[in-house]
Amino acid sequence: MGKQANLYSYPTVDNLAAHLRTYILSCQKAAFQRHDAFKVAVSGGSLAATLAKALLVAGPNEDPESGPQFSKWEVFFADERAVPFDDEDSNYGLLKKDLLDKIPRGQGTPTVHAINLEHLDDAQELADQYQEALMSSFASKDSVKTPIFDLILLGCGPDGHTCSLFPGHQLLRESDAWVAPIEDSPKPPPRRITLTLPVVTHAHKIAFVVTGGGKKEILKKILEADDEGRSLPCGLVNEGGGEKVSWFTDHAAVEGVSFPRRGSL
Ligand SMILES: O=C(O)[C@H](O)[C@@H](O)[C@H](O)[C@H](O)COP(=O)(O)O
Repeated sequence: MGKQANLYSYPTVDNLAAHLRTYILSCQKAAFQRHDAFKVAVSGGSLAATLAKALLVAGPNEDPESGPQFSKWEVFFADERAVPFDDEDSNYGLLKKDLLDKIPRGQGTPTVHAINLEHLDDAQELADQYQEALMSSFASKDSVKTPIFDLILLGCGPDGHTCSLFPGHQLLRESDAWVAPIEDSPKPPPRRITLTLPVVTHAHKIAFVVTGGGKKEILKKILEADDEGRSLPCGLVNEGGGEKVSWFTDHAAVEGVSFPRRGSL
């Protein structure tokens, strides 16, 4: 068996957020050793609120110099819905409201790559343009074969989807495009764009952030890796990303799950 993902579980979401902060800051440090930027991709859903808890509050003994250097952050969306930014389904809108608008002045402003609203009715064009944005960001110094994000932060749906990669969907077999359109998402809204599986698994680090008892059945399948769990999108990320993958959960989400590599940060 190849190297496995790591599982970190905490009693509360606040506790999880404090440890997620430490993890993100260590990813930031590693990124700055590679280049003068921190290239991150984020999903939608409950992640934005947990990220805000993690990033807006410094740890009690934290050196201010080692906190988030937002002016060097380049934020992309791991998936996005084809809706205007003020629509409640917009992942950009959600991140802006929960996190970006709350970053204190003086802590810098991240460069955020949102979708081009001129093409909301054409998912292929949206995806192509988003891929162009990735190409301009990653082309100069990094490998252009597949962009290598410093960190990808993901959620896990109750059906085992991640990004907008859904169980059994043909997009799971996409191996050329970096960003793909989807017109038939089983979770509304149907028209979206998503990073493809190879881009996700190529990242230096991949973190799932999953909370709440509603996720424990699907996490059991994914983390105990039964046949079904291994074929789910989150299971495929675990398999492709191996030890680069870390799961940050609260205790409720992993109640009754047996997993060999439980650790603490
Ligand atoms: O657009 C989406 O559907 C999200 O980006 C998706 O991938 C999300 O991360 C999961 O559905 C988990 O969402 P929750 O954390 O809200 O359950």
